Amino acid sequence: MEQLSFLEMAGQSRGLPEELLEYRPGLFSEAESDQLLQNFITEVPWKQTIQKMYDKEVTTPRLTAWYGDIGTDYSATGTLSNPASWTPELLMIKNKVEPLAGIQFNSVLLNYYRDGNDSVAWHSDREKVLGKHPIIASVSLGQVRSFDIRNKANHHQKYSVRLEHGSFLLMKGDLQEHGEHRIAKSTQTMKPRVNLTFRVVIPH
Ligand SMILES: O=C(O)CCC(=O)C(=O)O
Ligand SMILES: [Fe+2]
Repeated sequence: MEQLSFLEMAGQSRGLPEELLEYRPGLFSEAESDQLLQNFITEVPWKQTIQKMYDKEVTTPRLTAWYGDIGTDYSATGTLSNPASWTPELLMIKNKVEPLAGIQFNSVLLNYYRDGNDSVAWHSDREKVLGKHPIIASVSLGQVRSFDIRNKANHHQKYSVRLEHGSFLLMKGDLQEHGEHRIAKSTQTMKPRVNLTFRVVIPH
């Protein structure tokens, strides 16, 4: 049934499948968003990590950082470790997105796309520690980038959402099970962008 809903929605509508994605521009004002962006760019201890892709080791084409409750960082392969502690800015954003998501988050992954060369490849956020149908709240600051979504089983069923400065996007339902998403590289000049994805990490 759930898989059908993805297929049906994708086939019928050129808009966003509401069961899977909710987009809300202007969650933060322009001034507030500018301030948050500057704060994160300068204050966050950004790292560039090495990822295993098939047999190759590749450097992640963006910078990342984890914050949250004890034991909720699952970026190190196989184990949950301790992320950095919540900052006042992150707690303020967390408090604002939780009522919209209808749940409380215990972790946030920050991504820093420095320019058009930075990206995240097609993937779904389906780690075991996120549970079967994770609810992920995404806040975007800075450069508008195109967030592409496609059906894993049929790559022609594809959507794009422009994630604006200060916007909110909720990913839910079976999106991670049957869909995948990316931020593609761009040959156009791109200013910096910071994205925050709030997650619920369930320790096993
Ligand atoms: O930058 C974005 O908007 C998406 C990031 C993402 O997909 C992720 O962190 O899993
Ligand atoms: Fe993702």
